[in-house]
Amino acid sequence: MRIGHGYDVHKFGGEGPITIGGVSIDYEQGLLAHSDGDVLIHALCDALLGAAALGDIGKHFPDTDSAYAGADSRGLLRDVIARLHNLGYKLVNADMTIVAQAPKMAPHIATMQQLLAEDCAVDTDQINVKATTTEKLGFAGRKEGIAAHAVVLITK
Ligand SMILES: Nc1ccn([C@@H]2O[C@H](COP(=O)(O)O)[C@@H](O)[C@H]2O)c(=O)n1
Ligand SMILES: C[C@@]1(CO)OP(=O)(O)OP(=O)(O)OC[C@H]1O
Repeated sequence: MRIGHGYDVHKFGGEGPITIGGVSIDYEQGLLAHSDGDVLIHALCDALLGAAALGDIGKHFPDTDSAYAGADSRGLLRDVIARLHNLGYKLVNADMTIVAQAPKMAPHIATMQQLLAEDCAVDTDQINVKATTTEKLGFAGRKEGIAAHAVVLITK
């Protein structure tokens, strides 16, 4: 059994909606990024790659490569899962936290879990997504951006 941790941040800017965990959520601003800015999936990819000692998301999908401009992060996640499967690893479980003062994530959590389970080729009870504000403290609290944390276990 191996553990992995991922953390990512994207800054608000431009026009909404935002995409988090594969779900499009109406918001007054978008998230600035080379890809679709799905901060939750990026943290999950980093946790999976870390668990398998495969580096990080930027190593595999560089933000200098136009192939990933506007990329659907679900495609990146499926690619990461395929790399792990090729090494004989499978996901045991993933636990994630979205740090955002706004928008409200709760109505979208179940859909995120379904989509992420589908992309990771696991059951929905192997995927948990949570959300928290920071009680208006820090960059997330000032609604300057969104952060996400992910922890995974993988096994052969
Ligand atoms: N962007 C967010 C942040 C939080 N939630 C939900 O609200 C609950 C309370 O958040 P606190 O930061 O006050 O602890 C939290 O447990 C989440 O369920 C949310 O939906 N969207
Ligand atoms: C996802 C990638 C794709 O080019 O770009 P960004 O959308 O900027 O996201 P980041 O979290 O900085 O990760 C780096 C890249 O892999």
